[in-house]
Amino acid sequence: MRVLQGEALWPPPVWLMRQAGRYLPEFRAMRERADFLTRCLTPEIAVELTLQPIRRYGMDGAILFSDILILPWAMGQSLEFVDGEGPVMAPIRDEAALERLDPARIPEATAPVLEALRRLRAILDAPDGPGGGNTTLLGFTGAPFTVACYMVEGRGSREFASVRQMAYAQPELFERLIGLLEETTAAYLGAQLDAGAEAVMLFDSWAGLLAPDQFQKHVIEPTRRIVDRVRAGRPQARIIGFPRLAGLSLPEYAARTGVDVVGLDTGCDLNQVCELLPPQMGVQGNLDPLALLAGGQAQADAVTAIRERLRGRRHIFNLGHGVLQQTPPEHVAALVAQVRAA
Ligand SMILES: Cc1c2[nH]c(c1CCC(=O)O)Cc1[nH]c(c(CCC(=O)O)c1C)Cc1[nH]c(c(CCC(=O)O)c1C)Cc1[nH]c(c(C)c1CCC(=O)O)C2
Repeated sequence: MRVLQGEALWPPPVWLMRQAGRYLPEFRAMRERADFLTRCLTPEIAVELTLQPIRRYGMDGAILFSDILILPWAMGQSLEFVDGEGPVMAPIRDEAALERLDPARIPEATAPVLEALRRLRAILDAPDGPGGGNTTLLGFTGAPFTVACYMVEGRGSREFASVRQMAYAQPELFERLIGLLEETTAAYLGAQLDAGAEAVMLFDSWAGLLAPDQFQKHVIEPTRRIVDRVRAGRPQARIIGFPRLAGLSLPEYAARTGVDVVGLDTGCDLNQVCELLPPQMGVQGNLDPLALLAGGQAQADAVTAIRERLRGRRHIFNLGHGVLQQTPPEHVAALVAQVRAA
C-alpha cells in the first residue's frame, strides 16, 4: 500500500499474479470439493483460497480469489469452466445478445464476492492474523477490452479475431459493449473498495492485440474514464493497471490513464521502462513465470536483475504474467526470501 501511495521501498514488497492456484497442494485439495464458480461465489471458500498463499509465504499483497469473468456472468451471460479448456460462454455477436445482458443483476449476483472482501479485510487487519496486520487486500476486474474478448469469442483464444473484427465491422455494437463494461466495471471496482479492498487492479491481458489507434480508443480511454469514476467520491482509491503486451503504447497508458502503478509484462525491457516512464510512476511485475518454474540460479539471477534495476523506484515485485501450474512451491518461497533480503 505504501508503494501505491507514492513511496519507493527497499526491499520492495512482493505478491504474485495467480498466487492462489493449482501449483499449491492446498489449493488442489479445495478444488476437489467445489467447481470454480462455486469457489468464487462461496465466501468461506474464496476467503480460504485468498489466504492460502498468505499463510504459506506471507505475501505483502492478498489478491481476492475470483475471476474477471464474474462480471459478465453477473449480467446474465452463461459461464462454465471446462477442464483442460478454460472458460466457455455463450458468445455475444449481435444486438439481441447484448440487449439480454442485465447490469441491474450485478449487485445481487456479486454480493458473495463483496462479502468475501469484508471478511478478508477483518482477518487481514488483525495484528495476530495470517497477514500480521500488514497485508494489502487487492480487488480486481478485467479491463473492458479483455473482458469483451471472452464475451465475444465465447472462450479463450490466441488471436481473439472475432472481437477484433467486431471492432472494425460493427463499431457501434462493439462500442456499446465497451461502454457497458466501462460503466459496470467502474461500479464494481467501487463496490469492491467500499467492501474493504484497499486497492484494485485492472487486468487487460489482451490489450496488446490491438492496433495503436484502437489501443487508444478501447484501452486507454475506457481505463481513464474508469479511473476517474472510481476516484470520484473515493479520492484515496489506489489503482494498478496492467495492459499486457502494450509494447510502445505503455508510456502513453502510464501517462494518460491516471493509474497509480503500471503492470509490466515479461517482454518489457526495464532500461526502456525506466527511460520512458516518468521517475515517479510506480511499476509492478516483469519476472518471467518460466524463470520461476525453472528455479535455481536462473531464477535468482532474474530476480536480482529486476530488483536492482528498479531500486530507487516505486516498485512492487511480481511476475510478468500468472504463476504457472507446474511451478514447484519451494521456488516461490525462494523468490520471496530473495526479494526481501536487505
Ligand atoms: C484472462 C483472465 C481470466 N482470469 C483472470 C485473467 C487475467 C489474468 C491473466 O491474463 O491470466 C484473472 C484471475 N483469475 C484468477 C484470479 C485470482 C487471483 C490470483 O490468484 O491472481 C485472477 C486475478 C483465478 C483463476 N481463474 C481461473 C483459475 C483456474 C481454475 C481452476 O482452478 O480450475 C484460477 C485459479 C480460470 C480461468 N480464468 C480465465 C481463464 C482464461 C481461465 C482458464 C485458464 C486456467 O485454468 O488457468 C480468465
